[in-house]
Amino acid sequence: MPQSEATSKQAETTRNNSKGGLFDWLYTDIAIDLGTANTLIHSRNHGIVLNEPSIVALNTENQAVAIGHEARLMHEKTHQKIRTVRPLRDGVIADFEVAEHMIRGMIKKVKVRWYSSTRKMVVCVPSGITEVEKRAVRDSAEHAGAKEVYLVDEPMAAAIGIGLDVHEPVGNMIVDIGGGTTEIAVIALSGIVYSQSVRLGGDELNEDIINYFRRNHNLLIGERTAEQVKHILGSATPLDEELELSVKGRDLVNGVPRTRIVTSKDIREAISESVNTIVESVTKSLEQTPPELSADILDRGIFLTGGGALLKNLDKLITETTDLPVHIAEDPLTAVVRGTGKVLEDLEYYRAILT
Ligand SMILES: Nc1ncnc2c1ncn2[C@@H]1O[C@H](COP(=O)(O)OP(=O)(O)OP(=O)(O)O)[C@@H](O)[C@H]1O
Repeated sequence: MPQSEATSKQAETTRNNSKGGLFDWLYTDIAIDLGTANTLIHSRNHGIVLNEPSIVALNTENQAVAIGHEARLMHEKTHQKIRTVRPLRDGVIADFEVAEHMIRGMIKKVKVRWYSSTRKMVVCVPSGITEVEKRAVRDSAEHAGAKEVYLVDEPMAAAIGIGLDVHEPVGNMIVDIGGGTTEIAVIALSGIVYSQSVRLGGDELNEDIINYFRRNHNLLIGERTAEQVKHILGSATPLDEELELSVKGRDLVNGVPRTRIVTSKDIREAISESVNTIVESVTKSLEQTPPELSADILDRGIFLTGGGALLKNLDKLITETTDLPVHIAEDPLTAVVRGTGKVLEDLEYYRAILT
């Protein structure tokens, strides 16, 4: 057998060994996209097994009474004995204790057998976070029961998730727009050549919408309503057919419930400053990209992932501004966890990209 073939066979064996073992049934190996807005879990050999909002409802003794979807239903509707908390802010853990409750609770939901324990956990983190913030993620994962914790940069996970070969000597630009952060990265040869993490994402657009109603309609609306308005009316450039929606909230003058009609044009104006900041960050990143990689990006275009990629016409606005083709990933909300899951399934193959 030629030596190169023998080496590749050996590599394949190592990879297969890292994929499974005799006592695997005792363990649940998982990959987590611990996001500001949503947490997703991929379980080894089972794919995505959980996709829930990153929210926890706590009682007065700080015990978790609901996690994820159930807690989201309670959000902004609680009484004195229950409070809802979003433990992540701007892509990083802001409330360590609650984050731990959340991770534990979510792992419990996806456990196949009551006696199985978590062995390996791959967690993705924003590329711009500090060592202290990374430590917090690692500690939370360990306290939640993981024996081995591996971290992956979010844009790298997104690139793997959408099927790009991150090992090849070709530049790819990923723009991952989440709830709390926008991650822009140029990836080549298993590494991040350039990255920028802007602490601005979909949550900021919701804030813009809440402020718009307060200022222009004297109407107080909640986070969930703002999110709904963004999904239905939000856009980055004019729509072929502009839309309108009646929105319910509380009148700030006399305190009674009221309905107001708003259009997609109103909402576009309300979120334009934040949307432009995201687009400016993309152009700034292009300016910082080494020329040979710029040439690759010109050929291949920019890849958009994360829930923010679903904002209507955002791809169009980025194309108009940069003159580059822009591709929205298939199912952008799951791209990061799909990539993190691929890393978990083949840790040897992806060892070079672990942070
Ligand atoms: N159709 C849509 N239009 C506009 N925004 C959307 C749409 N669907 C989801 N979003 C936004 O996507 C964001 C959530 O995306 P995602 O789940 O990728 O973020 P995350 O991973 O939780 O956040 P981060 O990466 O910042 O930690 C939310 O702000 C949500 O409002």
